[in-house]
Amino acid sequence: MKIFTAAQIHELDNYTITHEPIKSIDLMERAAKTITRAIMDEWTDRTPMVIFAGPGNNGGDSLAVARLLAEENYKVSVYLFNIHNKLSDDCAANKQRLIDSKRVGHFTEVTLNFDPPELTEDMVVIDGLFGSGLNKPLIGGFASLVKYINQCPAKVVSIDIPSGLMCEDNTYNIHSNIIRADLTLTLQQKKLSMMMADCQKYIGRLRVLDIRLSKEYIDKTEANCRILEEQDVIRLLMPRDDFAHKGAMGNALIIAGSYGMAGAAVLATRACLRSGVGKVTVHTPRRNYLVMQTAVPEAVMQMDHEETYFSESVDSTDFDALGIGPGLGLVENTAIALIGQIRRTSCPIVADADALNILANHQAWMQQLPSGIIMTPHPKEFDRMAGSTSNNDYERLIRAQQMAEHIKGYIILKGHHSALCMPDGHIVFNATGNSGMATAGSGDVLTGILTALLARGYDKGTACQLGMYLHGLAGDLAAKEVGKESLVASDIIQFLPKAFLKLED
Ligand SMILES: NC(=O)C1=CN([C@@H]2O[C@H](COP(=O)(O)OP(=O)(O)OC[C@H]3O[C@@H](n4cnc5c(N)ncnc54)[C@H](OP(=O)(O)O)[C@@H]3O)[C@@H](O)[C@H]2O)[C@H](O)CC1
Ligand SMILES: [K+]
Repeated sequence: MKIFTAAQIHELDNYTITHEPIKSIDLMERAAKTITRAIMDEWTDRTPMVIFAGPGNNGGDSLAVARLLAEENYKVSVYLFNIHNKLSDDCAANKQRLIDSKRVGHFTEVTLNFDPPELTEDMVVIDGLFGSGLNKPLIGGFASLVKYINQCPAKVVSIDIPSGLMCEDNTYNIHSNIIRADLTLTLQQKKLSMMMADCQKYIGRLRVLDIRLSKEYIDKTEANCRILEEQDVIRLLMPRDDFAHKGAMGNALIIAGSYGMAGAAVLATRACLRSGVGKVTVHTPRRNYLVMQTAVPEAVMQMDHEETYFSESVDSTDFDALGIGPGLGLVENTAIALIGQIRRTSCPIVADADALNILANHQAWMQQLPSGIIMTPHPKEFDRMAGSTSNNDYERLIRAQQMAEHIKGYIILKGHHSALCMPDGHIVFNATGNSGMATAGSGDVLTGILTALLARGYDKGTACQLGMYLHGLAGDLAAKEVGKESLVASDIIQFLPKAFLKLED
């Protein structure tokens, strides 16, 4: 699913009107019918509905919804805010239709003072104040109204987007003046702010409603951001050759683990083995020998000269991909070995965890990374790499996008919806995964998966998309079995076969 900007959404709206063709008031009616059905799916006509409508088309949508609900015998009260005596054409038309229908129990047009109605637990508030046309933070009377709605015990449904929330950048927004919805019914496509973890508190549960906007426009219009869906991922899968032998299925090298962190190496290596690769070699400090040999008998052991840490770069010419970083530790010898390793490696590299922390500690090295490197930071690791803390998730995402362009690499910013920032500036959000995966070792598993896919011969962009999707999917399948609370990183590995099977089916 493409994510369009507010400006593109506006264009899509106009394109649909001229090319379908459909009158804009009829398009609004179509949207309103879809929204009304979604509301009726959730609440019966015994639930009183209180509608707050703004002066634009978001308000127009909500006035039409009010009329349609009233026609379905819902008890409806409507407050239309027209403080500048200026309604959009379709909002004005829907105001008239609502009055003419005579079905709505209570209708107030607020032009000056507003005495708010009591909002009780049994009611549903429909927030149609502002949608994608919001162009500045809410202040004054609208801010007071938002605060009033936010503190009321009624359930809140936002049409298209919670009023006060911007579609993209909320850095300079006033966060107390944004509706906190229980349910958001967004039209046609998710907006970028809906992908940000720190905006989830405004959005509540999210449903995307298809209002049949122009497919032609959607298909032909380039979007900078998109959400990875199952059908995209299925298209990316390479079939396995029936005559495959291990030599042709990729040779992966994992450099991971320090004394006390052998587990990270175990997880990355086991995940790598479970992701279709022919052969995995793990390079790890001597003292990990027994642990590794016992935990992952399928892997080839390559022992470092040192007992407890990675000390010297190794020849990687025979390998098809390198995964480096999980549990590596931060001692200075390891840092020097890491940079040597990155320099002498010509196959694709996945750098994670301590590899990223080391790079963050040596900012000059950040400028010398080979193009095409894949880095998989969580937000804190990314902030360290970027050299400063981001104020919010949007700002962090834009920095990651800029960094990926600058270093010509791939950055998977891990989180609620992991975001893959590509060297060409595009961003791909992952839709799989769950909060149970916020657990130690989960990242090591992703490193293993990515290394395997790269060794198998997937190009970097494909490996990143497929890898993050599979990782999240395995986590979702595991959560169904063991629950989010009890999920551990090994469960993700255990469910990787089922994740592959689900995509292959
Ligand atoms: N393409 C679709 O998906 C469809 C969307 N529909 C609905 O339309 C809205 C977008 O409608 P639009 O009229 O463009 O915008 P809004 O209703 O969100 O708001 C515009 C009015 O709000 C004023 N405004 C903006 N910011 C503020 C603010 N901070 N404080 C007060 N007033 C504000 C703005 O006034 P200006 O003077 O600044 O222009 C406008 O009066 C979308 O969200 C959907 O709900 C269609 O119905 C179907 C297709
Ligand atoms: K809204």
